[in-house]
Amino acid sequence: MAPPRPKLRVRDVEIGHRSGRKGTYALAVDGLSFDVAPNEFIAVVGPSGCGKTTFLTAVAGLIPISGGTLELDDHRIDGPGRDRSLVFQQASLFPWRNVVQNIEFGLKAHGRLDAAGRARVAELVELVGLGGKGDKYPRELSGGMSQRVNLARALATDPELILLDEPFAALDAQTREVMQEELTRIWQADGVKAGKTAMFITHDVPEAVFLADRVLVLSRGPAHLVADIHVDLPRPRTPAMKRTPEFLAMSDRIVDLVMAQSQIGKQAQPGRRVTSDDHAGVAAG
Ligand SMILES: Nc1ncnc2c1ncn2[C@@H]1O[C@H](COP(=O)(O)OP(=O)(O)OP(=O)(O)O)[C@@H](O)[C@H]1O
Repeated sequence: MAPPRPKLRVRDVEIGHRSGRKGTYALAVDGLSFDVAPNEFIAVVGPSGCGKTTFLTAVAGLIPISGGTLELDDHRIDGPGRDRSLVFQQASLFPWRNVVQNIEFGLKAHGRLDAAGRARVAELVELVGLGGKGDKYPRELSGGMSQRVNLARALATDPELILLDEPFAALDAQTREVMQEELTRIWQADGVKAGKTAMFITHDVPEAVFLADRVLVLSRGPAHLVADIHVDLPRPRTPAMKRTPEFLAMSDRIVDLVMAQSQIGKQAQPGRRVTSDDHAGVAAG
């Protein structure tokens, strides 16, 4: 049987930035290749400054790629689109809109705030655990609550691909743990059911393992793929799994890979390249 058509196809992608007064061009991503299957939850980790956000921003269509192929559902990504939603570290809610109005915003902007749209928003308010708080304003919400609104807003427009850039990084450790569990619950209740696909950037390796179906490890910048690790933990994921030997071994292994990439800078060695087919290269377990 033919493999399913990838949701996202990334082939030899190259992305650069110009900076400084002379507009010096430097590559942030160079030769990045992998596929994401429909319905997969992918986590992306790598050394600080390796190019993770640059790549996510290009998938969002906010910056162009300078080489390779970036396709969503077989269509070249050449700008932002309704088929993608972004969730950033800061919730960036409209302070003058309440919870419901913030979640409605995307639907309203797309002219889709009809009875079905309102019902969907009401469903999401409950799903993200904000039942009874729909009329609260952002100033009345904690950081965790604000990120719940942000997640609901990203889900409301039913995008094909949800892009999350360290959405829990600004939260305290305890709230972060709660939000990781909440995201798996929300994902299982909503994202998986609706066949959505997610790409989640994080510095926190246990967070990546807990949430994802696959963890991609990027090299130090300019980023390419060094490992593509299948997370063979059953769903639903539970906090108790974080204490299992399998979970700890996989987290340690990924931390070692990221650390090795961080060290490479100091030793001036290139990272080993793998292709998206090299799943077995660093298989789980
Ligand atoms: N707008 C920009 N203009 C110029 N250079 C940029 C720009 N954005 C990022 N860079 C550079 O591109 C490289 C990759 O940055 P990027 O933010 O994508 O990395 P990252 O892996 O997300 O970092 P971190 O892990 O610290 O969040 C860095 O060298 C950074 O300085």
